[in-house]
Amino acid sequence: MEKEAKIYIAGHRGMVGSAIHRKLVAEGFTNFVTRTSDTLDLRDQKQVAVFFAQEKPDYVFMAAAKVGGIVANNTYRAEFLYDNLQIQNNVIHQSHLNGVKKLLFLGSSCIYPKMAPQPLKEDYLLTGTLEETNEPYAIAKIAGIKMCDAYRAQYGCNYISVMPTNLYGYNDNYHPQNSHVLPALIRRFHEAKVNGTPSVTIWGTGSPKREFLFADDLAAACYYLMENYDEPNLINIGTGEDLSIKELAELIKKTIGYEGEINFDTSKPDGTPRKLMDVSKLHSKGWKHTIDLPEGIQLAYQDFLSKQ
Ligand SMILES: NC(=O)C1=CN([C@@H]2O[C@H](COP(=O)(O)OP(=O)(O)OC[C@H]3O[C@@H](n4cnc5c(N)ncnc54)[C@H](OP(=O)(O)O)[C@@H]3O)[C@@H](O)[C@H]2O)C=CC1
Ligand SMILES: C[C@H]1O[C@H](OP(=O)(O)OP(=O)(O)OC[C@H]2O[C@@H](n3cnc4c(=O)[nH]c(N)nc43)[C@H](O)[C@@H]2O)[C@@H](O)[C@@H](O)C1=O
Repeated sequence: MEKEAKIYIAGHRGMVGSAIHRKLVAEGFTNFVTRTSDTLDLRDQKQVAVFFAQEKPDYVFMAAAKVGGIVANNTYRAEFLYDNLQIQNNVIHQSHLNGVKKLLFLGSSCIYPKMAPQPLKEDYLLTGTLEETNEPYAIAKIAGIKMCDAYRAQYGCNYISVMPTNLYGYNDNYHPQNSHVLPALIRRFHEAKVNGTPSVTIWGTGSPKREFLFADDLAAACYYLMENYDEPNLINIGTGEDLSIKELAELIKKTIGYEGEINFDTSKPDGTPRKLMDVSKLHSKGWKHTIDLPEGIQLAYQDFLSKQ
């Protein structure tokens, strides 16, 4: 990307969008176009058409989406399907009509079959049944991958699809019910410490395994791939290392300095038993993460504290 190029970061206020913005500023880019959802609802075809015709961005990072943890995905099933299909259809199609040079689409590790072999290789896409709790979101994300590939095949568009593992970082969502596990547990252990609560309850059995990547590492990978990768299909972005939810809870408990007990609420869903990314393709392209989980949790906790 040319340093003076006009770059549209859709979802620039979110955790990933703000990390991509920080990375691009650090790399010397200055010409950004941004909109909040209040001023541009990306679900609205007409609004998106007017925006692209007026702004004519050169490059697009698609970090706008309806996002949430396992319970949010399972509760707001219609919104996760409708909002995400609308947002990506509008942004991808208008990027094509308005001559965007390159677009990066963000999918998710939940696009892989629930019982796929581990680690998850890119070619396991569409080889089995999806996890029920996030099927609507996963179906939308799979449609986004296929849309990028179809526009590449028919129109020659240079649109790439990246599949991040579970993310956390600055500007995360700490909603008690709708967030992902890592921010949810930072908040719950912190509040239990402050209030002197004797125990903290974790959803599910604690046995599912998850992989976590700090959002600034994800942003660095997205920038690297925008500069160095022009292929169809998908590419995983992760660390290639995972741990159980129980182990994650112990790590967050230690970081926060909480000394009570941990209980498990098995009435809540576990979701996919494991989704460890195979990151050999990413490594072969020349990118590897730099922030490990204990350091990342410290950084995220400091960010959480700074906003209390
Ligand atoms: N968080 C995670 O663990 C993972 C995230 N991803 C993907 O990364 C991307 C970014 O996620 P993340 O940063 O965590 O999510 P956030 O919820 O932090 O940010 C999402 C952004 O999307 C924007 N947005 C949502 N709906 C609309 C709309 N109708 N019109 C315009 N903008 C809208 C919001 O804008 P505003 O602030 O203006 O309202 C918000 O800034 C998504 O594609 C997500 O699927 C993939 C894997 C894991
Ligand atoms: C990124 C990814 O995020 C979602 O999938 P998920 O990986 O299952 O995400 P999660 O972070 O919500 O949960 C991970 C695990 O953790 C357990 N868990 C314990 N206690 C809490 C808790 O308090 N909150 C949450 N949310 N989970 C908890 C929870 O029961 C589960 O076993 C997708 O819907 C989809 O959106 C997607 O792509």
